[in-house]
Amino acid sequence: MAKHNIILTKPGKMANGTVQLTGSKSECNRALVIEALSGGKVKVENISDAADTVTLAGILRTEVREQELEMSSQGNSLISDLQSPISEINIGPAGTAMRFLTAYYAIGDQEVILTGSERMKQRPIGILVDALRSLGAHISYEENEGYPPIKLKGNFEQQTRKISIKGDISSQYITALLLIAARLPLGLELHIEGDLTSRPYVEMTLAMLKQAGIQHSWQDNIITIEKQDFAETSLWVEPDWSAASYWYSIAALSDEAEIFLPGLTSYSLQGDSVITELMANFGITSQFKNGGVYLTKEPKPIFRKIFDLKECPDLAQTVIVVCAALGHEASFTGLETLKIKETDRILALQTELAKMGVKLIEKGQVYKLDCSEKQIPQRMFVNTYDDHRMAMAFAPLAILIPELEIEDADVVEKSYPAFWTDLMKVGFSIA
Ligand SMILES: O=C(O)C1=C[C@@H](OP(=O)(O)O)[C@@H](O)[C@H](O)C1
Ligand SMILES: C=C(OP(=O)(O)O)C(=O)O
Repeated sequence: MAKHNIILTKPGKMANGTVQLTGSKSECNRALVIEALSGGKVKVENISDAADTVTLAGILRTEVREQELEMSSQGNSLISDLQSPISEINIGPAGTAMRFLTAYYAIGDQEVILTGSERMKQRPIGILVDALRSLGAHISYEENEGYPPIKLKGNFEQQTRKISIKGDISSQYITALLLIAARLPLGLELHIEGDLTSRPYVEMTLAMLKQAGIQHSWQDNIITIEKQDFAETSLWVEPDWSAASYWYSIAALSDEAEIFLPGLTSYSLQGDSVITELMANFGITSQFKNGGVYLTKEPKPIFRKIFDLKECPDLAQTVIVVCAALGHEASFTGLETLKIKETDRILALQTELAKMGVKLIEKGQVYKLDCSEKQIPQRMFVNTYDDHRMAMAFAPLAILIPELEIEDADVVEKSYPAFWTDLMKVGFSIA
C-alpha cells in the first residue's frame, strides 16, 4: 500500500471537544485468546477497531468456527479424517498477537507457520520459544534463530509444569504463557527470573483470566495456574488509555483545554491509566464524572524531574515529546524495552527531536533531555518509522509548529484508526 503523508495545522491554542476512544488493544487481544481457548464460552464485548486486534480476531474467530464445525461433524469420517494443509499466518506488525499466537498454537494439534512484517522478523521471540519447548512444544525457526517466522508443529505433550522465564525483555512472553496455562494438562508454575518489566500488563492478564473464571496464585516471583475450566461469561473491553495519552498531550500543549473522553474510569486494568498522574505535572486535571474523564488545563510550573516509565513503556514517546516541546529538561528511566518495539523508539525519538534542537542523551540507564538549543521551527517533517506511536506522539506538536508534516499517516491504524478524524473534532486541520 502506498504511504501517504499529511500536513497538520492547529489554529489557536485551545482544545475543546468529546472523543470516544476505541477499545484497548491490549485488553482486547487477551480477551480474544481467552475466547478462543474457552471454545466460545467466554465472549468479548466492545471489540477494538485497532488493526492488530482486527487481524487477531480474524484468525482466532475462524479457529472457533472451525472447532464448532468439527464438533457438529463428529462421526463424519470424511471431515474429521481430513489432514488440513499447513497454514501460514501473517500477523503483520502486531507484537502481542505474534507472542500470544505462538503460545496458542504451541499447545495445539495443527502445523502452523507464524510470520509477520519485516520488523516483526527483528523482534525477538526466542525466550518464549525456549519456555514453550521446555513445556513440550515442537517449534522451529524458518529463517533466523530466535526470531519469526517460526513453525509450530503440533503434537504437544506436556513434559513439565515448572518453567523459568526472563522477566526483563518483554512481559508479552509471560502473558502468552499465562493465557494458555489453564489449558495445560499439568497446569503451570512460572518462575520469573530477574526484574519484571511492564508489570501492569501481567496484572491485566491475570485479572482478565480471573474474570473468565481462571484462578491463580502469585507469590514472590512464582505465578501458578492449575488446569481448570473457563466460566461462561463475557469480557468487557475498556477504552484504550494509551490512546487517551495523546489527548493528554494535546491538553498539555494547549493554553486552554476541556476534553471529555467517555467510558474511561478511575479504576482500570490498563497500567497506562497512570497518564493521569504523569500529566498532572503539566497542569492537567482528570475529573471522572458522567461516565468518563474530563481533562482540563491550568498553567502551572513543572516540578517533576525524573519519570520512570518501566511500567508504562507505551507512554514514553507521549511524555518525552511533551517535555521536549515545553523545554522541560527531565530524565527518564525504564526505557530499556523501547529498542525492540515497532521501531527502535529511542533512536526514532532522538532523530525526530533533533529537528527541533532537542537532544535525548543516554547516560547508562538514564536518558536526559537537553533543551538548551531548542527552537520551534515554522515547519517540521516527522518521520514515523512504521510506528503508530511516533505519529500520534508527535501530532500534538501542530499546536506549536505552524505546519507539521507527518509521514505515512495510516500507520496509526495499528491501535487507533480514528486518530486523525478525532483530531479534527477539536479543531486540527488536515491536508
Ligand atoms: O501485553 C501487552 O498488551 C503489551 C505489553 C507491552 O509490551 P512489553 O511487555 O514488551 O513491554 C506494551 O509495550 C505493548 O504495547 C502491549
Ligand atoms: C509495542 C506495541 O505493540 P506490540 O508490541 O503489540 O506490537 C505498542 O502498541 O506500542
